[in-house]
Amino acid sequence: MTQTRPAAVHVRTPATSANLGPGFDALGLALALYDEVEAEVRPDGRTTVEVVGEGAGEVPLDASHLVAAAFRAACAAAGEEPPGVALRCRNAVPHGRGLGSSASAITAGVAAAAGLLGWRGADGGLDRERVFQVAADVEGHPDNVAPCVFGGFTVSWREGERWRALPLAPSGRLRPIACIPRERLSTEKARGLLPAEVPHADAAFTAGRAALLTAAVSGHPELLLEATEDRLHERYRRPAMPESARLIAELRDQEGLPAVVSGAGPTVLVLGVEPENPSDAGDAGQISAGIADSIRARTGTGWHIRPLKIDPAGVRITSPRS
Ligand SMILES: Nc1ncnc2c1ncn2[C@@H]1O[C@H](COP(=O)(O)OP(=O)(O)O)[C@@H](O)[C@H]1O
Ligand SMILES: N[C@@H](CCOP(=O)(O)O)C(=O)O
Repeated sequence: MTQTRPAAVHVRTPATSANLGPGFDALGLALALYDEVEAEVRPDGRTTVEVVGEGAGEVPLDASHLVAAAFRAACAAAGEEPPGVALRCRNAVPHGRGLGSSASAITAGVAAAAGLLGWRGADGGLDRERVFQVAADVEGHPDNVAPCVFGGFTVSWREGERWRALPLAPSGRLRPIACIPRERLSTEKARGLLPAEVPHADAAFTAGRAALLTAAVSGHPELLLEATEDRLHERYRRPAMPESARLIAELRDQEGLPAVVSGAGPTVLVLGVEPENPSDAGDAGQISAGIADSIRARTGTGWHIRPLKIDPAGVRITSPRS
């Protein structure tokens, strides 16, 4: 039976916070802050791009636009000539802040192509595994793309020629808070600050903390302060984000909060934790609001302090009118 391909799709991709301290290039969390792309086949074969929200007036509007480039990469991976496409982007994920905007854009482009080309998984829905492979190839590291595609908390790695991802259920008590400064830092520049080699003792320390972190995020959030200690990347990136480094040190040392560099920075991610019995410390939901207020008192108005839910489902694809 031949399947007709849709002429248009609507894609929604979440922001992501990678590393979470010691899980460099491996751990990531999907956050309920979304970019949206409507992709419609153009019979004239041209590619057009419209952008509102984050990046409007800054990102290119031609075929070099990251969503358009990822769309073409997906078509090429499928051995198909890319159709002309109109891409209408509505962005909420801030650029160059360490909240995975590039992974969000890349995943959106690949998922849009997947929708228009009819990539279906075993359950009849979007073939997420295939989207993940192509998107991670384009991004070059899997730790943002994995939660962006699968949602929740993910461990990701490379095995031979393939990218792998293991989605794990995060503790229901986790309340992430993104502390977003005005300044930007490109991931490329932040990766350039990392040394080629690190002392064995630092590698061993960080491996232990990363292992602890998977347990802490999954079900032992009371261990998060120790579990988020890192010696592989944050210290080398401090000179490029002194204010973020200062805020992290204050939150960790003075308030005992698990604060980390989100992705390559300069956003600071705080992993707030609801008490096991919320009635012990006020109503559920009050904790992150209280932490956010105390962070605002430290940062002043130059920062945007945003409590965010964890996105449980990853990239979502629908028909444009649903
Ligand atoms: N939605 C988007 N549309 C087009 N380009 C984007 C989009 N999101 C990110 N980009 C590109 O990626 C860059 C940011 O990527 P990166 O340096 O990896 O930072 P991060 O992923 O932490 O936000 C932007 O400056 C822009 O060039
Ligand atoms: N592991 C990467 C994560 C980059 O995340 P981003 O949100 O800054 O793109 C790194 O630390 O370089």
